[in-house]
Formats: sequence, structure tokens, C-alpha cells
Amino acid sequence: MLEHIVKIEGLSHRYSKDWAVKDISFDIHRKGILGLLGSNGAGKSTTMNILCGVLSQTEGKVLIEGINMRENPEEAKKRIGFLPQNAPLYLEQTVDEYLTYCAYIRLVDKRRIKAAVDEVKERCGVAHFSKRLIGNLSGGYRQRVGIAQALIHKPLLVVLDEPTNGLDPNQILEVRQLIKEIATDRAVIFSSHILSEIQATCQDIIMIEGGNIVFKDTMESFNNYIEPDSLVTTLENPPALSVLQAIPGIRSVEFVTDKIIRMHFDPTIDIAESIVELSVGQHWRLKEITLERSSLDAIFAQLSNKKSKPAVQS
Ligand SMILES: Nc1ncnc2c1ncn2[C@@H]1O[C@H](COP(=O)(O)OP(=O)(O)OP(=O)(O)O)[C@@H](O)[C@H]1O
Repeated sequence: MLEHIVKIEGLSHRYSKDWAVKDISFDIHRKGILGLLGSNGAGKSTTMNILCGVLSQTEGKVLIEGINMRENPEEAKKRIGFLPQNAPLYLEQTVDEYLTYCAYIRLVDKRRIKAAVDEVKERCGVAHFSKRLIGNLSGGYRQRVGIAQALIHKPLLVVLDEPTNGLDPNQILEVRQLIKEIATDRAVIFSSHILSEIQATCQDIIMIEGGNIVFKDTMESFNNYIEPDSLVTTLENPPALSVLQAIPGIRSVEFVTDKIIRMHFDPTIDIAESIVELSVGQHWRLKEITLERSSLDAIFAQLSNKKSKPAVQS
């Protein structure tokens, strides 16, 4: 049986009249990365803020190693490191000054503070910037410092709210790698509104929309559950639009260039095979065919349409 360090039960929150999250329950395993996927306003930050004890829920329970966050926040928070959506950095401090301050407010033993700062700097790859003002670091390095402060007190769980937001592609790859490395000896939960971000990093996924969980399982099950519903094909000798539109199962056809064509199709039909067969038979000279991953909106629509199947699994 998998060991859990976090148990969230029936969590609901409303800021005013409407529910921002409603009846959310899930567990977090002791190690590995759980991705929280959802579009803007889905309820990711609300869930994470409650999980970290920054926001007090309207209803429900958060237990960290059995400790109730509402009843004993000091003990529960010792076990959690948090990087909120807007990293809480002091731009006028050096990396050393800032991390020392974080160690102090995170109640790290005074005799251990220097060692703790050195350890997280090393781990997060910012040791060479110890004396640099945080305001003079690039976005990627600021984010590393943000992750370092979340690790300073050796928490069991690290919560990262959209940690790759606003970074350039290289910085995204580096921060992803750091997150994977951190998760080798602790649990990590991280949120994103980008599916590929979660797919590249997480073993487990929770998808949240309109404040409700619409899917929770392993990443592998998610990938198996969501069928692609469009493909892009390169044909050196493409037929007329009407010929492609007439293929059974095709819903729409768009010429991206005169040779590259995007086709949306009914995911219950194996359209790729038909295209390959037709291409050979009718000399369309197929060069490339790629199934495209669905957008978040399309996935949400698919999940809603599959309500007859058990979309939410525990
Ligand atoms: N302080 C607040 N006061 C009132 N409503 C809020 C507040 N914070 C969030 N909300 C609302 O709660 C809902 C969930 O917001 P939340 O920030 O949790 O979503 P999110 O998935 O993190 O989105 P984003 O990626 O845009 O931050 C949204 O409808 C949002 O407008």
C-alpha cells in the first residue's frame, strides 16, 4: 500500500458568494511529483494556499502526517515548503541574506542555519550567486532561490504554484530538472495550466476545473484516457479539400500551408490508418503524420462527455 503524508478531505472554499473550490479530496504520497492541472481560475492556488495553511478553508480538512492544519498549524507547517505563485523574494537582499532570513523564520536551529543555507544553495544551483542581490538575478535563478527557500527546513512536502510560469524554454527545462531531483527524497505537488508541463514532470495528476476535481489518477492512465482528436499531416500531393472532408470520421479540415493539413476527427475512429491507406492508394505522397495532444478545453470537454465512465478514480 502507498504511504500518504497528506490527506485532504471534502475541501471547499468561497471567498464571497461563489465556491472557488468545492468538495475536493485527495492524498499525497510520500515521494514523487503530483501535478495539479487546471485552466486559469480553476482553483489551483486556492487549493495550494489552503494546503499550506496560508488560507483557511470554509469547509473540509487538511491533515499533514495526521496533523490537522487548522488545529495545529505550527506543527503542520514545519512539514511543508511553499513557493507561491508570486515568489516571496526580497529583491534588495543577497541570496545569502535572504535564505538566512528564511531559515530563521522557518525555525531552523540557529547552529544549523549556515549549513542549511549552504546545502539548499548547492542543491538548487545558486551557490555561485551567494553575494548577488536577488533583484539582479535572471527569472530562472530567482525561481531557484524561491525553491531553495521552500527547502530550507527540510520539509516532507514541497508545494510549488506554477513554478515555471514566465520562464524561457531553457529555464523551464532547468527548473523541471531541479523539481525532479528534489522529488527523489520528498513529495512535490506542483500546479500548471499547461498540460505538457505536467506530462513532462509528474507521475500523478489531478485535473481541476471550476473548483471541482474532474480527474485524478496516474499520468499514464490520464494519457491512455485522453484520446487525441486532431492530426497534422504533410502530403506532397494533397487532394482537394472536399476529398479529405468526405473521409468518414473527419470533422473538419484546415490547410496550414498548401502541403501541411490539420484534420480534426472523431476520436472513436482510427483515422490515421485510413489516411495512410488512402494516401498510398491515391498517391498523396504522405511525408509525415502526427497525432496532436488535445488542448485543455478539449480535454475538459472529453472528460465531461465521458461521464458515463469513471473519470474520477481514487
Ligand atoms: N482573493 C480572492 N477573492 C475573491 N475571489 C478570488 C480570490 N482569489 C481567487 N478568487 C477566485 O476563486 C477562483 C479560483 O481562483 P484560483 O486563483 O484558486 O485559481 P487558479 O486555478 O489558481 O487560477 P490562476 O492560474 O489564474 O491563478 C477564481 O474564480 C478566482 O477569481
